[in-house]
Amino acid sequence: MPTPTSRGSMLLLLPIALILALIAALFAWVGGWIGQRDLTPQQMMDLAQASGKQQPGFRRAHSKGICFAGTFAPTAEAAKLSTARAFSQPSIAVIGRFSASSNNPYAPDGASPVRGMAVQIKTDDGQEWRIAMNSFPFFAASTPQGFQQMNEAGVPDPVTGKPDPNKMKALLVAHPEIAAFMAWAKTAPKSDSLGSTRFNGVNAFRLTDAQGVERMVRWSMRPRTPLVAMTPEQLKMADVNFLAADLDKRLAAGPLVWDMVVQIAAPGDPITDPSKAWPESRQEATIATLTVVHAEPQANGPCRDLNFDPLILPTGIAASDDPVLHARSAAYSVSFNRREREISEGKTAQPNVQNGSAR
Ligand code: HEM
Repeated sequence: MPTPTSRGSMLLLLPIALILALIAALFAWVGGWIGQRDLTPQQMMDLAQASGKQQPGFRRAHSKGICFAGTFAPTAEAAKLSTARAFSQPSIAVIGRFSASSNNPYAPDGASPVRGMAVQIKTDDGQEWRIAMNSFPFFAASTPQGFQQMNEAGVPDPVTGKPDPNKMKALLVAHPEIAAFMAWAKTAPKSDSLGSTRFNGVNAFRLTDAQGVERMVRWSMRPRTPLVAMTPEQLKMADVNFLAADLDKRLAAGPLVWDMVVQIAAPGDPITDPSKAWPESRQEATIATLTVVHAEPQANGPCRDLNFDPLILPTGIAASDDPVLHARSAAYSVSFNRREREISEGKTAQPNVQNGSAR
C-alpha cells in the first residue's frame, strides 16, 4: 500500500507525465499517426506532381487538352429554373476545353476512360459561369480525403514498381465507394470521338428561380452524335492523338452539338456525395444546347491560361455543400498558379515545343 510520502511524490510526477503524454500525442499528430488533419490543396497538388508524369507549365490534372469555341443557347425551360442570365440571353459565344484526365500531357488518348469538357460562359451583363465536367457518371470518392488516399495508394512502390496491394486493400475498406468507380472504369465503353462523349457535372448545384424557389440539380452534356464504342484492340492500335484528329475531321464537316440536361434532386437524394448517382428516374429538364464549331491546340489557344474553377457561378446558380466541389476550387487555383508561374519563368514546353502531342 503506498505510504503518504510516496502518494505525495506520485502526485508531483503526475503533471510531468501529463506533459510527456501531450508531447508524444503532438508528435503522433504531426506524424499523421493519430487524428484527421485538414487536407490542403497544396498537399493534393504536391502528390500530383510527385507522379513523375507532370510537365512544367501544364495543369496538375487533365494536362492534355484541346481548346474549342462555340455557342451556348438556353431553352425556354432554363429560365423557369433559374434567373441566371445565361438562361435568358438567346445565344452566347463560349470557349471551352476538351481534356484527358491524366496529368501526363503526352498520354495516349486510348489510355484513360475519363475525358473532360470545360466551358466558360460570359453573359452580356458581365457575369461569368465556368463549368468542368467529366465522362464518369459519378465521382471516385465521396470526400477529398478519400480521393487523396486513392491517389496515394496508386503511387508505385519504389521496390516493386507497382502500387502496394495492401494499401489498395486498406483503401477499399476505408472507402468502399471507390470499388464502384473502379468497376465502372474497367467496363466503361470508350467512345471513338469526343463528339459522341457524354460529360457529367456529378457535383450538385442550387438553381433559384424568379419566385425564389430553390432546386438542387446535377447537369450533364449529352451528345447528339451517337456513341460508337471502340474495342480494346482498336484502342491499342489507335494513334496517340486520335481524338484531336477525329475532332478536326468532324468539325470540318459541321458543328458538334450537346444538349445540356439537369437532373432535379428529390428529397433524400445525396446532395453532398458525388460518388452516388441519383436514380435515372429523377425529373429532368433540357436547359440548353452547346454547339462546338472550332477546335485548336491548347498551346497557344484561349483555354490554356484559364482556370475552369467550378465555383465561378452567376447569380441564380449556387454551389452545394459538397466538400469535393469546394476542394476542387481550391486545388484548381493552386494548379493554375503553379503552371502560370512556370510558363512565366520559361520552364515549360509550351507554347513552342509540343512534340505534336500535347494539344
Ligand atoms: C477533389 C477532387 C478533384 C481534384 C483535386 C481535382 C483536381 C483538378 C486539377 C488540379 C485540375 C487542373 C486545374 C487547372 O490547372 O486549371 C483539374 C481539372 C479538371 N477537372 Fe478536376 N479535380 C477533382 C474533381 C473533379 C470532378 C468531380 C470533375 C468532374 C465532374 C473534374 C473535372 C475536371 C475537368 C474537366 C478538368 C479540366 C478543366 C480544364 O479543361 O481546364 N474534377 N482537376
